[in-house]
Amino acid sequence: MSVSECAPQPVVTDPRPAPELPAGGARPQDVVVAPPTSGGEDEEDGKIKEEGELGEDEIGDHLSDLGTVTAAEHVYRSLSITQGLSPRGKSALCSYIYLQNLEVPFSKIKDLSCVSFVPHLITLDASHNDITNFFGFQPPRNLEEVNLSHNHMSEMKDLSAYPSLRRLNLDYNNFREIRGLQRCVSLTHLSLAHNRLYSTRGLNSLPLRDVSLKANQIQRVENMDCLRALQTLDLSYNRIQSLSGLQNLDYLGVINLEGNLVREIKEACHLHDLPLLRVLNLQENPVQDQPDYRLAVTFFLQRLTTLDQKEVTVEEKVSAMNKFDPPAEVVAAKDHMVHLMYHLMQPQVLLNSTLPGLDTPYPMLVLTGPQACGKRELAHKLCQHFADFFAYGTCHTTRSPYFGEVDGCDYHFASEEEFQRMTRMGKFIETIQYREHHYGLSWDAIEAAAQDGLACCVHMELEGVRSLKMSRLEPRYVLLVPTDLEAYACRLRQRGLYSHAQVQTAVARVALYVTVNRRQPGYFDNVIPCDDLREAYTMLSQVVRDYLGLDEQMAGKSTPATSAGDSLAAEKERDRDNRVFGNKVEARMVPQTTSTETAALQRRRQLAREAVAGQSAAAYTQLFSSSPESRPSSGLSTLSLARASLEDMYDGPEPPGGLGQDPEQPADPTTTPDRSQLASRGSSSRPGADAKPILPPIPSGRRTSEP
Ligand SMILES: Nc1ncnc2c1ncn2[C@@H]1O[C@H](COP(=O)(O)OP(=O)(O)OP(=O)(O)O)[C@@H](O)[C@H]1O
Repeated sequence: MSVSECAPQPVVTDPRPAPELPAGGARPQDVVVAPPTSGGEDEEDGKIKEEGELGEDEIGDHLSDLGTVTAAEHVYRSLSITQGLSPRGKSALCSYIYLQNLEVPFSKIKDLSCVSFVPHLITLDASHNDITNFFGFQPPRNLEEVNLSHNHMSEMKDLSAYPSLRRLNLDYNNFREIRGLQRCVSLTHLSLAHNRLYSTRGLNSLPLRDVSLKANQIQRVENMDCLRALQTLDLSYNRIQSLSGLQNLDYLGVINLEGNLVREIKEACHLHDLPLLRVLNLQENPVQDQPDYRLAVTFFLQRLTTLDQKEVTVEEKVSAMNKFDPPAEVVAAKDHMVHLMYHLMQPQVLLNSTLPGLDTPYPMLVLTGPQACGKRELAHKLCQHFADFFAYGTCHTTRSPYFGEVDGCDYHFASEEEFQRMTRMGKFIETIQYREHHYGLSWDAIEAAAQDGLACCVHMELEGVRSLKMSRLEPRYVLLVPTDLEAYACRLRQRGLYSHAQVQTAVARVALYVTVNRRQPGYFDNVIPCDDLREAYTMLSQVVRDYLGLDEQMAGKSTPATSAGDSLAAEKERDRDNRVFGNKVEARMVPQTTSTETAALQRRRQLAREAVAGQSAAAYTQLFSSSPESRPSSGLSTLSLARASLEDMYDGPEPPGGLGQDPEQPADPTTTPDRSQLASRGSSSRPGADAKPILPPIPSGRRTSEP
């Protein structure tokens, strides 16, 4: 006998409205029919009642115990039967027409036709039964929550008659397709875990917030784009390889993809733009074997708070950032660390560029600016015109020479292997990777100049400057910056060496220099616009003359000091200036050294003292004897031509006025002091010379080849 057959017919047609809640807002009482304490055999309807099954009597008795009159009249809203239900028990159930919550799990029910007689049902739990017929009952008009998990259903049918359905649990059935949900306009929670689904199709534009399709056979995410309200998605234990298809689910906060076949870290990019994604689980996916998997995912998905069920820590976020998109300072620090480490691993020798005096670091001039802004030409020209002071520091590069470039003059052109070998040998003081090539300034390049008693002049990109600033060297940095971007782009194009993209990159990098200059006043000692290279050189040579104090020297020669007091005051001023600079170097070195390093440094200093005792100052040491106005951090002396254009364009530093001599003229003997002058400056008029008997260790002789 079927359940519907044993149902009391009058109850089905009962026209009475659903009873209201008891007055005073009291909760309707729930009835829980507990399993009998001991099983027994009882004949019912010609059948033997199985152990643990509840029959009509038990339910009726229970309700009588609670004082109800008849089943049809009482106001109980919930009935929970957690034990097997006999056919009689089912028919008794049908008489509770006002039942709103029905729980009949583990009741061995094969079909749910009995539910047709409880038209006011709101929640139904018929899990763990033997149901094969999908929603085989007349639709209660307010049915909101249904749990039909752990049954034997295999085909979903049209549920348009259940517009109030909010939660549907169909786990552990045999469904192969998602169907019939199109009209479930209230469905927010759907679970179809542990079925045989092979596709995510069929969800269309439902207002779903929480979907579980765990443990199916899904291979790709399809047709989920329109689930705009989706917040939690469980696709674990499927066969998904790509995360494509999830990229538009703007409200998605939790995704479980454990136990799938995701192999590539780049798949995480599909989730990159999900603004609310906080929790992702990719455990048991091949992608976990990728190097730096966790850091890479953390980097791609920076909003994650939990990855693979582990909290993403702040440290991980910082490491991920430093690894995959390090801030410029971190890149520079790493570069410096690498070269310092390799350098220290080599036998230590006393370098000519080491500690020329206790107060004075080895002098260098660095021209920096975007690619092809003219800094290389200017550096060469400067070294030609100020040959008594500067030598061009030739860098290494792995790029091949352009037409007309000379190996050893423009660059040392090296193979990638050679460059790497030099790095491991501790040969470089800084390196950068610019586009696909490496560039590096070697200690040897600096030493070559220092050995000739000259200051080293190099050109480099901003990244090189950052790294160099971490070294013990304290160069002067001159920024050469194009102010007319159109003209700059045109110049780049005319060279015929760069692709369109490279030109654009170079032009875009101008802003980088400008920003650094604006945000970090004093980062560059001077700023010179380089739209016109002739003008730029005029300014640059004036800057250098200021550094060297050449104008002062000339003035001093032609008009003797007004009084001994004046010259003494000027001398003291320069001396103080010099010491401040020296202290800066010291201050920088001290906190970075360990006790072992300090001891080694002291030994080297002692060696330096012994090695250089009695030698005279090199001409270039005057790079640091300039007047206070041209000091780097104090003055930022840019010439007047620079002022208008840079200020207008970039809000740059304030340039002072005055231009130097014509740069096109060969070095003027009246402006370039001869060696005797310089030697006398070095020994007697050099700032601090009277206070410190120890002279810089660089040999005083400059290159023998006079121009
Ligand atoms: N050791 C170095 N460290 C940092 N930057 C460097 C170094 N050597 C060269 N550079 C810079 O790398 C950039 C690319 O140099 P490259 O010579 O290939 O380009 P370019 O088109 O000839 O430009 P430029 O005329 O400015 O040298 C230039 O801006 C150059 O100044």
